[in-house]
Amino acid sequence: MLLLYLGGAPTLVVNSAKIAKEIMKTHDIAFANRVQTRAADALMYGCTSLGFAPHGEYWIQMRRICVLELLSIKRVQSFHFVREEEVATMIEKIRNNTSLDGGANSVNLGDMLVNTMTSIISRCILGKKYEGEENKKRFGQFARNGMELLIETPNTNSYSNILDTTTPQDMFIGGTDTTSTAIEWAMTELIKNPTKLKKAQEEVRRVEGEKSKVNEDDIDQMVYLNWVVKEALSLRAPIPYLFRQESIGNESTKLGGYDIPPGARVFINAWAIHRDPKIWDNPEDFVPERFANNLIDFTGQDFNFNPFGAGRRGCPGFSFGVLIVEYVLANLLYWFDWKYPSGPGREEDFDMSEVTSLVVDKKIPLQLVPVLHSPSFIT
Ligand code: HEM
Repeated sequence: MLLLYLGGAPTLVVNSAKIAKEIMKTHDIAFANRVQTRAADALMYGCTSLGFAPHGEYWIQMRRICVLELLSIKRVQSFHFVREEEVATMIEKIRNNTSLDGGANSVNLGDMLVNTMTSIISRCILGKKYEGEENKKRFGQFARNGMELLIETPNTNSYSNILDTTTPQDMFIGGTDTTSTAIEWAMTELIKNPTKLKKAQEEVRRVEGEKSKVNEDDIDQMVYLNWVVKEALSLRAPIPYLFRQESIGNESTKLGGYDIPPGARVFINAWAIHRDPKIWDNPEDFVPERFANNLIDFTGQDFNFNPFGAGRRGCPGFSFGVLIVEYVLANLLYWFDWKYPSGPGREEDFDMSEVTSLVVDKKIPLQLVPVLHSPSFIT
């Protein structure tokens, strides 16, 4: 734990799971505010959005409505036809790039995922589909730009473009970039680790047999795939820093035995916690099997694993997010084998550079060649 003064603002950087637990569980209410930057103020209409509103009655009501109307397990399940249709469209587009003799063009999986997530999230959250590649691209780009701007030093003019062209709504931003990035990183790690890729693929194909489509209800049986998703969200957490702010009052809060000044900004460094060698063996390696013998899930009860945060400010869309990520991955693994455009070993294929943003995207979009798995899979 490190207390810095950035300008006059006390800023706490937390690298420890124990202190993260104190913040998100023991003192959850005291740290239930978001850091209110001018960027968030400009992009989120005076921080009136769910993700940036200060903790209080307004935020409680808004969160209740979002959870009940959009993100409850029942609601998420009711959108299954949207996921099925949009993922089928994506698979069809990829399939059009393949031929049975293995000849194929490479596909920009990064862009395809952003487009697919844009369609799914906009249909579920906004109730409307944005037709046409240009519109989808514009919306996907909007989500990514929004994430980049949210962590920038403010210059209000730079937001005018984004605000002029469309209306921010953080449910859309929150759902689009996080899910597409999570899938892209998971695929990247699998391609880099062919034995893990094979294991995941064998499982999906065994569970599905020779069905004409991947059935969402079968995902529960894909245990290894679930570990893959956990490992990808741990090693490549789309939101690696959780931003909180302590309530501004007279009282300081004690963390780890230290007095934290009122109003301190808090950055919980999930990236560091997920790579802490005191918690995880070989933390830099992609090892889905590490989730085999523990009960860690996505609900934010284990503070060693924070991809969705925890407590009252934890991600309300986690079950929606996990379902989309698992379902899209299962489809990509079921229908195709994947290879690099010019065989293994090109330096840029292994480029793991990240974009500095609230959501850490892959800098060079994942470009792969799909090979249709088997003629018997053609419907
Ligand atoms: C893989 C997918 C996703 C990841 C990794 C993710 C991650 C996160 C994280 C780390 C937070 C901050 C939590 C905290 O401060 O404790 C968050 C907040 C949030 N997420 Fe997600 N998220 C994902 C998907 C979604 C989806 C699908 C939606 C909605 C459709 C969504 C909506 C939100 C909202 C509205 C907040 C702000 C909640 C608040 O401040 O009360 N997220 N997410």
